[in-house]
Amino acid sequence: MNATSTAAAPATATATAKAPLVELRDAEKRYGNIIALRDVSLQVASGEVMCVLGDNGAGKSTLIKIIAGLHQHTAGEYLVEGEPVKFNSPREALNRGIATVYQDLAVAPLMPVWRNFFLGSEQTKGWGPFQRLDVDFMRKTAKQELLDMGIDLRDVDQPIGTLSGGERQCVAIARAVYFGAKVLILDEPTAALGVKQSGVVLRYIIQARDRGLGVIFITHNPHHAYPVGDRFLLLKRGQSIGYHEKSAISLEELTGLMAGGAELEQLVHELRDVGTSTDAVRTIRDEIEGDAAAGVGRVQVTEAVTVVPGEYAEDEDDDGEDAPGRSRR
Ligand SMILES: Nc1ncnc2c1ncn2[C@@H]1O[C@H](COP(=O)(O)OP(=O)(O)OP(=O)(O)O)[C@@H](O)[C@H]1O
Repeated sequence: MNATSTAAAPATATATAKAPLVELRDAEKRYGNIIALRDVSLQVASGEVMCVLGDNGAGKSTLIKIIAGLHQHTAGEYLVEGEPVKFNSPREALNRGIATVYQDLAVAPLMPVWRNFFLGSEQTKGWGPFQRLDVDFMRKTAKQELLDMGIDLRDVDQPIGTLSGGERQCVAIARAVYFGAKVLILDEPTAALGVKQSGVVLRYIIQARDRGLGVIFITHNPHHAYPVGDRFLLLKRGQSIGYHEKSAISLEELTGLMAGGAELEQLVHELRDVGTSTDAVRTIRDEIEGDAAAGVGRVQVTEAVTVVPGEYAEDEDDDGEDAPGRSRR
């Protein structure tokens, strides 16, 4: 597998009859003199998960901001369903069906789940002075939509702050699906979660994909990306260092690229040059490679979560959050 040989060829990656939902061609973003993103290409079609991997400062946020309409690219092309676009605001992107779920979800923690589900898009009934919130409709719809995504909340009146981080992410995903998103951008949805909660979120990514959405999944964890991704774009210092179909790369190779195999070699040489003993160098190398191979958290995408008001889940949770009313089935 040669990372660089595939890096420049995403346009031929998948021959879809229809234009991709979202496509970047050699996109560049400059902030004054700083080039945050250079010659980056990707595409995502309906029913596909495109994973964007990269460490801190790789350009992931910049990429999201361009696609989500927060910033405009300074060179290259951005196409939505084959049409070149330059969005002036996230609202314009949303109007084209591009929804972003940010890591720090904008929720009102003390408000009920159903209220958060409809936040900013509240349904009303009646006319003129008799107009009021259609609470029944919003409650029932939120419950049903969450159920359809596999989140069984007995009580959608519970404050959203009582759900776990993973469940809140899932509510945000279900909400975007309900409001007609065609493309879902997920900004490191598993970054702050433990293994089990990450598994729950990955399951919803698969569900969104199976419903025909195109998903752009931003992560720095190859062990989260690999089980759900159809394609992988690796970013480093604002540039693509690889663009791979799943069939063309193994988890180990993806992990190796993320761990920066070449950089590890460089580090080993540097340590030797400054007189570090061979044993110490070997220990350091083993530790780094061991960490990469172990991953930050291997995930089994099998878990279902039921939320029961008033109950506390046993201490199964590894994300450090107390989540009242949760039990597993
Ligand atoms: N508004 C800005 N002005 C100047 N430079 C910026 C701006 N936004 C980002 N950058 C620079 O662009 C580069 C890419 O940043 P970006 O935030 O996109 O990376 P990232 O992969 O999202 O990193 P992280 O995971 O740490 O958030 C960085 O070097 C950053 O300092």
